[in-house]
Amino acid sequence: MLRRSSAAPPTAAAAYGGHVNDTTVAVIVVAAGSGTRLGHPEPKALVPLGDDTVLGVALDAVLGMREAPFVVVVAPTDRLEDVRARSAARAAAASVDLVVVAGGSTRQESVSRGLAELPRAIEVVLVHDAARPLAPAAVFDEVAAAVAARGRGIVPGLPVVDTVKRVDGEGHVLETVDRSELAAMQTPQGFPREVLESAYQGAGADFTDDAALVASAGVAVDVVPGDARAFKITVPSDLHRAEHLLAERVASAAPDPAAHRAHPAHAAVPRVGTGIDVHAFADDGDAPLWLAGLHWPGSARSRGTATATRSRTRSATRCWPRPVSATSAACSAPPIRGSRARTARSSSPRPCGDSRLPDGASATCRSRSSATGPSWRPAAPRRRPCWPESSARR
Ligand SMILES: Nc1ccn([C@@H]2O[C@H](COP(=O)(O)OP(=O)(O)OP(=O)(O)O)[C@@H](O)[C@H]2O)c(=O)n1
Ligand SMILES: C[C@](O)(CO)[C@H](O)COP(=O)(O)O
Repeated sequence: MLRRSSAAPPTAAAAYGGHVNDTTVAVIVVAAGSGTRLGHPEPKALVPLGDDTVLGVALDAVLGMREAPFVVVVAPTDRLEDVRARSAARAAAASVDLVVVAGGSTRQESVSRGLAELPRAIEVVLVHDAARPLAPAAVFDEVAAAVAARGRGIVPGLPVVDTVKRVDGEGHVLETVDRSELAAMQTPQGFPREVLESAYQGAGADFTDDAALVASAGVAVDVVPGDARAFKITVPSDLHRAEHLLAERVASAAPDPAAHRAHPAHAAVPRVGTGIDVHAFADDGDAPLWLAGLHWPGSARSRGTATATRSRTRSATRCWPRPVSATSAACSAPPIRGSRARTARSSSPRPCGDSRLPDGASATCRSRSSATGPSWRPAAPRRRPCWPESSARR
């Protein structure tokens, strides 16, 4: 990685109260587009995504880079203060210098405005679409490292998987294109700073990506493997896909008790617990005993019908969450050792919906045993899963 050797001069960053970190890498996040094809009332970057916005999720990846970069967010002109307010705390928490500037009427113009904000010390510039919020931080790291190592433009790309045809304005197929030489371009696209700046200064046309603009200046650009998650949110189905992937990512992330309290719907954490269901014995000693859905030969029936006992056991047995580990748990059947001696132990069960479960979640034990299953040996309690209701509903 290229490193800066002297202190950075004052730049626009200072205008936002920031300080320039000892970094030579900048990421320009272009977020000033309106998202016409998405058709949402908000500009695309400010459209909600998960508990955040499209831009917020994109920034999380940038702020997750191995080396903290200098960040320029290019925002819709009429939402500058909003974007500044949303980004400031996030950047401060990551100890990253971040500035927000107004975009232009084309993507190219927006990138150009972002370039104007770079501190002198920056040597490698990555340009990223906010509209690709799920591009992993690792892609940013790889692109930045490749630019520094090769000293040329680096673009992440994916092979084209469909057959591609050239079609005329009337819908007539003209030819099938050899896709072995085609790749779909993503962002972040990275360049040595002087290459990108001089290409932008000399740009004679409008290009859809920075690689095309740089190539038009006669500078070579290399492709590195892209990432399917770096797809661009363009139309509504892309947004649904992003929502789905983000929810999966949140659900599979390492459990964080604080996060689970904040987002109980995502708290798919099995719990360990012990359930106790206490019944008095019936007076008619000849009736068979069914308890916990199991037949107890030689024991007298408990008060209430067998069905009632089974259904209570299945649907209402409370369990004690005993979180031996945050990720695995089961609810064991009650060790009613004294039941055969007709002494039912009493206890004060603590329901699962206590402070150790996510807010709003309570738990029930669901028996996987059948009512006609083998007699249960009290000495070897069966283990049954115990699910927080919020996750069982998902
Ligand atoms: N004047 C513009 C146009 C686009 N972009 C940004 O460039 C990226 C790629 O653009 P695209 O997905 O095409 O976004 P929009 O122009 O917003 O979409 P549309 O063409 O559907 O209006 C987006 O992150 C977008 O915010 C920008 O900063 N300034
Ligand atoms: C830069 C880009 O994301 C690369 O694929 C793309 O060219 C910009 O989006 P557009 O929708 O093609 O304008």
